[in-house]
Amino acid sequence: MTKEYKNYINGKWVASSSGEIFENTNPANCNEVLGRFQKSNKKDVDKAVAAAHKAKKMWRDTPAPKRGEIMYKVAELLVKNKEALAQDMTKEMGKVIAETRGDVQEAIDLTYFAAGEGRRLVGETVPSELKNKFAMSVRMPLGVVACITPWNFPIAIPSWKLIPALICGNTAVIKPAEDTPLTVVNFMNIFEKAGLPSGVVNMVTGYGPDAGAPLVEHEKVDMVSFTGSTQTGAGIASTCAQRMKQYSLEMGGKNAIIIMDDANLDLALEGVMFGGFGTTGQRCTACSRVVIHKKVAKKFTDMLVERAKKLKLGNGLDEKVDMGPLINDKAREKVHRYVEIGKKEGAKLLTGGNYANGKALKNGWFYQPTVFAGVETKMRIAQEEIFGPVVSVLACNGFEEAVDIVNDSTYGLSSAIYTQDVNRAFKAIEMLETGLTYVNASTIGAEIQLPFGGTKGTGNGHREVGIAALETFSEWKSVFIDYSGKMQKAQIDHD
Ligand SMILES: NC(=O)C1=CN([C@@H]2O[C@H](COP(=O)(O)OP(=O)(O)OC[C@H]3O[C@@H](n4cnc5c(N)ncnc54)[C@H](OP(=O)(O)O)[C@@H]3O)[C@@H](O)[C@H]2O)C=CC1
Ligand SMILES: O=C(O)CCC(=O)C(=O)O
Repeated sequence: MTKEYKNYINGKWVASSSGEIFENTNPANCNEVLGRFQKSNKKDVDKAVAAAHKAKKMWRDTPAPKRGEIMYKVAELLVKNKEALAQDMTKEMGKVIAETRGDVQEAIDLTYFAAGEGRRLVGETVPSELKNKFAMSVRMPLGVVACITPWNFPIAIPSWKLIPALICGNTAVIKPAEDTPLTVVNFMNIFEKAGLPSGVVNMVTGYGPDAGAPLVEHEKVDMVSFTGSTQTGAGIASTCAQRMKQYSLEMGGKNAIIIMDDANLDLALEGVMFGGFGTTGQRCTACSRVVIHKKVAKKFTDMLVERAKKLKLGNGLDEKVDMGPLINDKAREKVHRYVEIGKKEGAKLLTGGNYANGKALKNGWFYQPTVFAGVETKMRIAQEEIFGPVVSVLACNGFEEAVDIVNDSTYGLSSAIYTQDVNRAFKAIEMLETGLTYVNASTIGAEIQLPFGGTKGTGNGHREVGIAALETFSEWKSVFIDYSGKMQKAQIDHD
């Protein structure tokens, strides 16, 4: 009998009032059911938000270093359970075990990093313009934070939201993606074992419109932190704007690697393979465009096609597998639709371009690693996010043109340049309109001690992780303390 998992509300595991469940299957073998989860609705959301609201004062009054101590325990439990968490994640999400270990490691790194902020949460002290008066700023929590998360980083992204939010003194309700609830259930178990007080973190599983939308709309939710598609993010932005809630959005990308004619092509090839086919191309930072100097375009494209053909597809639990399946059938259909669009637009399909149906793959959502050449910047495959293992090669005449091609996008998440010319590398850092830029490294693989997020249609200006996350999950209070014992008037007594 497949195990049933409950919602986590006010420190208790409870069934949804809908009485309905949904199943979670392994994308490498869709006959394998991993668990049965609560199909939550507005009533469950109301209970979860009520619990978070009730815990707000207690948690805000808990000294931040103490909040940090609990987060250190969370980090230790993540370390202790790393392998089990990674195995469950590969089963429910499909990416290869080395990458799911990396996903857990990112949560560990972030949790240690943010736990330390419990002893800092640095504000400013500045001189007052008046005598015997003290002026400073302090960070205040926002209140109840709603976290809506995607399936591609099932624990890293929830940790990026929950841990900084909690360190800042907020309480939270998370609605994980319907494709990866098990990993977030596992995360809740860790919070419980770490001794986080009841109500500080709550989880409702279920579908976006049934559970996500009422959470975003809830009047007692003060801030929404969302990662996912641009379409869903735009809807959340408009709901929050109408209700005067704060919100942070991390959405899509159409990331590119520039390869100049002086680049180390072997190194660049590793970068494109990792960025284009790592996580089966399902990272918002995935490299889906290669913008390459025409002098080396043919040579590099041949190298890329040869390597792409050699990738071993399969169940990500097998350490020898290079690339797992796509997340679900809809995702595979979407990727294939884009391949057909690319062909119709006149791009040259060099390898892949179809479902991967070998014997060991027939029950999973596998897609062949795909490379297009002759791609032009106006083509839809060069503009729209495919979120699959499809790399488009665009040839250019030089550096300036390469930068223009990369910037010709409504998104602005990640970019990279391979070159031996340090001056050109610095110029690229300046000119590329993305939140992240890599030099002689791929578009993926961000580190949590620096801000993560994008420009243009990728986000709304907020950043996750690093110290920047504190800006997202707190607000400033400016404090003036007058110890002169007399009435002093700022501005007026200035002279
Ligand atoms: N910039 C970044 O940092 C990142 C961006 N992404 C982007 O995420 C996308 C892939 O993730 P995907 O999960 O498909 O994105 P979706 O936008 O479909 O889903 C994201 C989350 O939103 C929920 N949701 C769906 N509809 C609503 C709604 N009406 N109200 C509230 N919540 C809702 C989903 O629930 P349900 O699962 O039930 O649909 C899920 O939990 C890609 O476009 C990718 O680029 C991914 C990772 C990082
Ligand atoms: O590649 C990275 O560094 C992080 C990627 C990420 O968060 C994502 O793609 O969703």
